[in-house]
Amino acid sequence: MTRKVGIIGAGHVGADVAFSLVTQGLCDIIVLLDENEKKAVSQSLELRDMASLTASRVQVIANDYSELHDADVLVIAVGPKTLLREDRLEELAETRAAVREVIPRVIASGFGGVIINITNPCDVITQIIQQTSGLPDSQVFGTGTSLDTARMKRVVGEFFGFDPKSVTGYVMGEHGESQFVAWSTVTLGGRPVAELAGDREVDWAKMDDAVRGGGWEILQGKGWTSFGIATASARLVDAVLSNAQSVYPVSAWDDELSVYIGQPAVIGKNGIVQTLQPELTAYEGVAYHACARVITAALKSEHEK
Ligand SMILES: NC(=O)c1ccc[n+]([C@@H]2O[C@H](COP(=O)([O-])OP(=O)(O)OC[C@H]3O[C@@H](n4cnc5c(N)ncnc54)[C@H](O)[C@@H]3O)[C@@H](O)[C@H]2O)c1
Repeated sequence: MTRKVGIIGAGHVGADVAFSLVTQGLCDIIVLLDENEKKAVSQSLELRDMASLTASRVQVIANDYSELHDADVLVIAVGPKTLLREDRLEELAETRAAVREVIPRVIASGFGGVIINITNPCDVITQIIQQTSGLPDSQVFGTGTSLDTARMKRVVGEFFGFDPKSVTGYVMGEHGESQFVAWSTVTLGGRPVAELAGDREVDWAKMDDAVRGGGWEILQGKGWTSFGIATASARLVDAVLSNAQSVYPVSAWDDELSVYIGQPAVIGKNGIVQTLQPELTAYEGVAYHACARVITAALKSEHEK
């Protein structure tokens, strides 16, 4: 079976998602689209230059919406004119216009696969994409707090001197300023971090800030972030294509709060199989609800436009 992936937005993030898929041979065909025709063609050409060097062959097609009709997965990575903003919510005015322009074209192509949204503000834009597309909410999800969770694993791993892969747990809520590390879910080799810290003085709030501010720190130095989110997105694409039934922290629909929000969810070939709300402490529960309010307020402001 041919595995076909569409990517809209051939900027830093979209191109790096494509690069990650090609180097790992995770699909057979990529359709790369951008309103900047030249950019999409150049990025595709460069990816095609890798064909004799990679283990498996990936065909790359540039800027043809009709090619999306039989794509299994579509990644949304369109962006605003400037990325240098500390609060991702500031992108909303520009990025909602972009997705409202591209999603009807996607649906007109006959696309019926799974949409994975990266574009910020991720939770808000994912909801706008779902509403605009008319696809079931299980078929549309956002990368949500997957990058923040990877950052948390790096920060905790480096602090305790462990490989970040040995850290489990989740950052939850908004992929933005109100996100929080659900410390009650964080373990190292199966042991809760608080227990492992023992008598050691740990500034948990400082670690939380390092996770939340990680993206802004990178943005200030290089102007964009892409390696982490591209790698996380490639894992999610693969989870759909391989019907992995794996758990990832993504922006999924919360039926109770009526909002897309970062939470652990099982991913399979049709998108979200089920969400797995961990048992949060009272403090974390309050933080989760606060995130939902931030996302809802942003959506409300968008409806008022
Ligand atoms: N969710 C996350 O964890 C995460 C992480 C990093 C970046 N991002 C977000 O990803 C998005 C992309 O970032 P980037 O660094 O690649 O930006 P970028 O400026 O490098 O690329 C964005 C691309 O989108 C294209 N585009 C804009 N409007 C379009 C439209 N209507 N149709 C087709 N193409 C369009 C632009 O031409 C540009 O090539 C931003 O919203 C950014 O904040 C999210």
